Amino acid sequence: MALAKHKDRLTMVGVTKRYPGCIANDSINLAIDPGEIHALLGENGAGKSTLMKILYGVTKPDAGRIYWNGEITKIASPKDARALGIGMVFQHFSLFETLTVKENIELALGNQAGDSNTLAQRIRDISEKYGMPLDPDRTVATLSTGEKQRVEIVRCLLLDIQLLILDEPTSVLTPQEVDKLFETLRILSQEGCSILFISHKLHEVTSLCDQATILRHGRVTGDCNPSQETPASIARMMVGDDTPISNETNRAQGHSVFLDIRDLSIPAKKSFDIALKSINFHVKAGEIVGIAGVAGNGQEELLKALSGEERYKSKSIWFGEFAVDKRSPLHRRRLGMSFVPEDRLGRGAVPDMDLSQNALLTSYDSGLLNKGFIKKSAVTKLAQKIIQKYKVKAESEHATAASLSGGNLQKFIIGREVEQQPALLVMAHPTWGVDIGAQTAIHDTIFKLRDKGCAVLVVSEDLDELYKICDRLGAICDGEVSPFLPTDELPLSQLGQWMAGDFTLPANASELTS
Ligand SMILES: Nc1ncnc2c1ncn2[C@@H]1O[C@H](COP(=O)(O)OP(=O)(O)OP(=O)(O)O)[C@@H](O)[C@H]1O
Repeated sequence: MALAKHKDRLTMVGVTKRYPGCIANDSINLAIDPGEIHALLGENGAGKSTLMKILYGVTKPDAGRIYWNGEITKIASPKDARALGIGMVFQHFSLFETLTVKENIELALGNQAGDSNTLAQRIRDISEKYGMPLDPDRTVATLSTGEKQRVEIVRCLLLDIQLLILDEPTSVLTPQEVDKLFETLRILSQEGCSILFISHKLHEVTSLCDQATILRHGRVTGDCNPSQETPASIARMMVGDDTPISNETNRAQGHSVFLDIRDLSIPAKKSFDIALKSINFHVKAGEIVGIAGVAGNGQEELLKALSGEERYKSKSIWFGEFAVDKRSPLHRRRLGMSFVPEDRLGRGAVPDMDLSQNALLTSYDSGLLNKGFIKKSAVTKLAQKIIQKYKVKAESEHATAASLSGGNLQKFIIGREVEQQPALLVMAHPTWGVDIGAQTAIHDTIFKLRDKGCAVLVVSEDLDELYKICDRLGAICDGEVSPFLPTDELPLSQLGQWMAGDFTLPANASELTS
């Protein structure tokens, strides 16, 4: 093992964590100076989250030492970590939607939140100081995704923070929100706070970070100064030479309409829901259509209506010649729909079930049952096939969904849905948290499916991805959907206007919209 270079803020030496069947962290050395913005990079399952959880006291290492400000330290719990000045913003926010910003922060920090009477004012002061204003009395459910993330960050900043860990912080933000976040991170860094940043978006790493450590198969395989690298050169360090990291984008026109949404209007059920207003669009067999939008503008309601999670009496959702508004998810699947929801742990997969059982959940109708009895060997075969074909890093089909890294679970869910050879594939945020090599593989899979005649609808906030894979693009804002244009005819500025609710069309658009 190479000797660990000590740095003033944090030095981790020989940190090791084993899980049954895998070494998630294998003698890892990592060092950070005060004010350093340090990226932790690596393909899915490389061990990034495990290392961060060790540092934040969520996971106990099997071996290794941690030096904090020069002193050897044990971090047994998040409370210990916070007391040292370590804060962490997780990929999935842990906020109670019906409570206010202040109540959430108080709950999370307990007596570390300090005097309750002055907390609201301190939240206002801190959030304004760092350029991300927050109203402490607002209910979390009324906040945008970017604002929810601010709550998590402000919660960390209320403590005397010296290291902020961010696990894929930008995957749920709009480009404007990303810029704002980076401004805040730069201010923090100038004040001496170190930042540890996990991201699969390599252009962000090259523009923001001073240093990067690259993990592969649980080990440190390299480090670099990202500002002197390109996204492609960093990607190569991450995935090695044998994995393709980009694919040819080829556009298609589609044949006959498969998914047809005709004047879909759904009133808001609860006070924080978004009403869908007179939505019209279609997806043809053999094309990929994308819907861009800032989270919380009706995407969830639209996806629930499409998947059958919510059902209605109207006749607005057509699969071919069938109106399916009141049909169950099973009925819709029988008509050829597959579905990849945004929330992979919960909606996409059951955390405590193993991968075979999770494969069975949506595929049981495709030959996995015999007179109501489960054909166990067929289920095992399917799960093994998905693991192999989609390069899911899992010990076996017996691993629970919760034990997979985020990106690997996403690959598994996509594989499960694609293997059903759907006529219509509806996907929310298909490559959220997926590394660059796996993104390329998933995009190829989607292109192949489209070229075989599948109608694909992608609802996402990731504009880079939408521009890369979609044949036509539109946007959703406040429950209304814009017109759609061929992707190559739609400037980003126009899409940005649509995302903000201004649905005007370019002058030459009339011949482009069908
Ligand atoms: N609780 C657990 N039980 C069993 N195995 C686990 C557990 N947590 C993580 N692992 C395994 O450890 C390895 C590293 O996972 P980790 O989540 O640290 O990867 P990652 O680099 O953060 O990946 P991603 O980019 O997909 O989030 C993976 O093979 C994962 O399956």
